[in-house]
Amino acid sequence: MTQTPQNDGPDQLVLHDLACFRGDRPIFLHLDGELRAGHALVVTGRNGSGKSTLLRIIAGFVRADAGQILWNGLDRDDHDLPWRERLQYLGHRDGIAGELSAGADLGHWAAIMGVARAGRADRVVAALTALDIPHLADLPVRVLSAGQRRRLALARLLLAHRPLWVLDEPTTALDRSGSALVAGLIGDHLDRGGMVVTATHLPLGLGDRAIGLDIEEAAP
Ligand SMILES: Nc1ncnc2c1ncn2[C@@H]1O[C@H](COP(=O)(O)OP(=O)(O)OP(=O)(O)O)[C@@H](O)[C@H]1O
Repeated sequence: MTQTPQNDGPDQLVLHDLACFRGDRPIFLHLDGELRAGHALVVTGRNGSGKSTLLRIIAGFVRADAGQILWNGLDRDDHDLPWRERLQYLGHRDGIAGELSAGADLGHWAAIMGVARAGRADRVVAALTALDIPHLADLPVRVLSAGQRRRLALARLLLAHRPLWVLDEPTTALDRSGSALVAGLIGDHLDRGGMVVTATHLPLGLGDRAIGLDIEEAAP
């Protein structure tokens, strides 16, 4: 199989008849959804309804017990690497290493994402600036506040273009301006033809580019 999730047409993500169990307990059953380039799938539901689990399934950290996730027709489970290379996941744990400076932390992520060494420093500065935290570049991340850490984690999204962003409660710990920044980043990403799957109850101001998915409709 030589095909990858990258194709010449617009991206399309399909969730088909997904089910997830924890132990013997079903979390959701018969869950369907569809997302096209330039749109965001906004997953809502009460605490414990399975939003994070769904996002982790899409990102590839958990396997669904039934059903399929297709990106341009290619099954998530059968094409893990090309999927991972084309998505960015931001979860509750920020994956930020304590002794590094904020700039070095981002540089490390840029290397992981395959940004050429020559361009890394500029990307890091641009990403920190976009999140309004350039002044934190030389501080060790262990001294950052919760909101500053969140901004630093979000800055990763801008290091390299990846068409699919999977964002679990991206505005957690952010103040009002930080939340507005996230909404702006998501809007810009969609403008570039990107896709976003996010669990958030915060209005993102995306208008008809936001597709709601109430996960409780798939409750057992
Ligand atoms: N590793 C696990 N083992 C067993 N149960 C789990 C595991 N991970 C999650 N669960 C359970 O699955 C259910 C869904 O959890 P999940 O974190 O996906 O919900 P959520 O909708 O994101 O919740 P919240 O709004 O509180 O963040 C919960 O009942 C949770 O306890």
